[in-house]
Parts: sequence; C-alpha cells; structure tokens
Amino acid sequence: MSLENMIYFNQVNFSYGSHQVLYDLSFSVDRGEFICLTGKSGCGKSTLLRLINGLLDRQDGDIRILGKKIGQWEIHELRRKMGYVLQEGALFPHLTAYQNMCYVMKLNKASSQQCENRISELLPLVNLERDVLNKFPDKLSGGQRQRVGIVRAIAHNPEMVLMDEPFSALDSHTRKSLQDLVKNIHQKLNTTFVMVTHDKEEANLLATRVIRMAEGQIKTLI
Ligand SMILES: Nc1ncnc2c1ncn2[C@@H]1O[C@H](COP(=O)(O)OP(=O)(O)OP(=O)(O)O)[C@@H](O)[C@H]1O
Repeated sequence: MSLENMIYFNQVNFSYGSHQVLYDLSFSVDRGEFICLTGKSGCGKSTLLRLINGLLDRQDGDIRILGKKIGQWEIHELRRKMGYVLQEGALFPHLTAYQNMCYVMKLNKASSQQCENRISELLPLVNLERDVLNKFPDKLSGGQRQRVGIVRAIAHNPEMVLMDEPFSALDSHTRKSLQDLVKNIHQKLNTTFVMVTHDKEEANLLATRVIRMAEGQIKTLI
C-alpha cells in the first residue's frame, strides 16, 4: 500500500452508534482499477462507499483519497471528483435527461457548449438516442434511466466512479447490456471504478480485482 493510492484505508473502524460495522479495515485502490465489492447483505459494503465519498466520518484510522487525508478535503470538492451510479439511476425527477447528464458539469462551471459537446460524445457510448434528452425520468425505461445515470456519473471526467448495486433493479437482458457498456467505458476512459454488487458473475465479468467483505473486514482479494 502506498499513500499515493487513489483510495487508501488503513485500520479504519466505523460504528453506527454502538453498532460496529467496520473493524480495522485496510485496503487500497490504484488508478484504473475496477474493484467489485462483494459480500453478504449487511457486511458493510455501502458503508465503505459512504466513507470514500465523505458522506460518513471515519471514527478511527486513516483514509486518504487521491493521496490527501479525507479530513483535509473540502467535501464538495471531493465529491465533484467522483461520479455515482445508484440503483435505478437515482435521477433528479424534476430535471430532464439532458439536465441530469450535465448536472455535475454545471456545478464544475462548464459552459453550455462544453456540456453539449460532451453529452454528444457520450450518447453513442451508452447507446442512447437524442430523443431521450428532453424527457423527464418518469418517461424513461429502467435501462434508459440507468444509461442517463451513467452519463451523469462520467460526464465531468471524474477521478473515480462509485456504483452501489447499479443494475440490481433491471431485467437480465438490460443488465447484461449495461454490464458490457460499463466494461467498455472502463476500458475506453481508464477511469477507476468501485462497484458494490451481490452478483458474483457480474463481479467476475467487470472487475480487475474482486474484494470480498465479511464481518466488517476484507476477507479476500482476488
Ligand atoms: N444509517 C444507519 N444507521 C444505523 N445502522 C446502519 C445504517 N446504515 C447501515 N446500518 C447497518 O450497518 C450494517 C452495514 O450496512 P451496509 O449498508 O453498509 O451493508 P451492505 O453490505 O451494503 O448491505 P446490503 O448488501 O444489504 O446493501 C448493517 O447491519 C446495517 O443495518
């Protein structure tokens, strides 16, 4: 492990009140890796993701993101270096597909022209037609919503993309095509991915490294 890792955890403990969830957890992620985090329900996978993006405060141990101690990051700055894909896309319902896609780019002060160019570049990568752009999320299929969510996560060129069970609500055909799509995006953009999944096949297909968690610790690195 080195302090230059994209993500570095050293002997991290975390509890919700009196319920300890992570025990002395140490691991690191290098640039360009695709990590799949697996493990039984309740073992602490989502908690780990929330510690990476600063949504939760560690109570003990050392966490560094992009080489900088987590406590030294301005939290909004840290989050804008990341992209997120959650179950069902978790799109903003009051924004169109296009506005959702540009959301973080706008926060990063991109111009309208830069947004337009970037979205035009990414649409073919996620197999979306332009006619979805003006639709609101409730008028999109589950697969389309997740494709919009993926564009939103990568449009601002994040340092890393965090995904929490992104495909679990999709039918198997749509799930398969989105897995292929994410694999292709990882290879093309060489972005670092950390994805929580229950699905071992999915983990083996996508990951450059599978991490299995149990009882709040890392048990196996494959
Ligand atoms: N906000 C919270 N307050 C209190 N306890 C929580 C909270 N969030 C999670 N927990 C508990 O912490 C433990 C780990 O939860 P976490 O969501 O990290 O697990 P997980 O491995 O992601 O589970 P799943 O696969 O079911 O999503 C569980 O026992 C859960 O009940």
